[in-house]
Amino acid sequence: MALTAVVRIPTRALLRPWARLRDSALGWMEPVGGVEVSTQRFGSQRVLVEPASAAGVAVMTFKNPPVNSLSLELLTELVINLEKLENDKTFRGVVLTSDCPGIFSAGLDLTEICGRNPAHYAEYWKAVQEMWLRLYLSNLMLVAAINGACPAGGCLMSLTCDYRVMADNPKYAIGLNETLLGIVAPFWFKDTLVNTIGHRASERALQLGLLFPPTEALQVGMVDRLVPEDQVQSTALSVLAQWMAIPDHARQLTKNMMRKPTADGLLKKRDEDIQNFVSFISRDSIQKSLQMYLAKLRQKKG
Ligand SMILES: CCCCC/C=C\CCCC/C=C/C(=O)SCCNC(=O)CCNC(=O)[C@H](O)C(C)(C)COP(=O)(O)OP(=O)(O)OC[C@H]1O[C@@H](n2cnc3c(N)ncnc32)[C@H](O)[C@@H]1OP(=O)(O)O
Repeated sequence: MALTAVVRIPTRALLRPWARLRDSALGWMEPVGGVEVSTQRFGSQRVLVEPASAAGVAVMTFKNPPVNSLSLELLTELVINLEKLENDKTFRGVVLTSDCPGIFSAGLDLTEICGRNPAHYAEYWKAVQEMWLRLYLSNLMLVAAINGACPAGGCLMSLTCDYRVMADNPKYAIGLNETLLGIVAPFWFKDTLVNTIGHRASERALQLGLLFPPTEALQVGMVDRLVPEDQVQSTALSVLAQWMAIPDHARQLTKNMMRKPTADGLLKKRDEDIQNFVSFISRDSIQKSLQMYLAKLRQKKG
């Protein structure tokens, strides 16, 4: 269903983005002459994009049941939808969240890295790299609304955001738990974590494959705020409203200055990183570990 509508926001607010927050706080919503803002919902099978009620903000919801594992399809759709948002200059901020109850994302889809051939591993890893690069270097303000479990690749995805709001439910945990699966978080996963929580905490978390419950995640700095589960998205939106008060060009240049050196680490050796991944993941011992881990996950129910 096309929900096309056009809201006009005054050009002065676009030229002075921080004015929008003030104006809307004053109750300004009158459609007046200016630039058109599309309020059309778009997206794809696994990624829904809906404009939020605040101008310039969208909510991107992942819906790849049962656990939002990052399949090749989900990764591809994510990148395409992010690009659409970036090309539509009316959007300045995005909340990333999940449609799967109790799960933000289970991380990389284990069926993509287990029992496949080297060409598939290479294609998949390229898509994982692309997801990270696009999110990490996005000019948009990204806020993760973590409404459930957030292990490994799910945690990485949230760490690419500028701010993380997590549901304060001790059943949920977040972290880079790769070592528990007998695999290794690559250097750019590690760098993203170090940039967020520091070297010592990262070293401990990565070696032990720690999955932090919300209170500990907040203490270590892996998430920025805990709220009751039913307030995760609304809080993420209000955080975005605060960030929107900063002029875009200054914030974007600052973000780029902070993140580009880390991203360059991968950009300089993408092909080498793919080769490393393919040869590591193709090892018999690694495949056995992954098969055992998958079997345990599947047995849990039985
Ligand atoms: C030195 C050089 C190094 C170079 C690089 C080399 C290495 C590569 C590094 C790769 C980095 C990897 C990153 C990752 O993200 S690996 C994935 C890690 N993810 C996890 O460990 C999470 C596993 N899942 C869970 O813990 C739980 O499923 C849950 C997310 C907490 C949800 O729990 P619950 O609601 O109880 O659901 P179920 O466990 O019953 O799961 C439902 C079905 O979903 C399947 N499932 C779960 N997770 C995944 C997954 N990640 N991929 C694929 N499928 C998954 C699960 O098997 C169930 O399936 P079933 O219905 O068929 O039984």
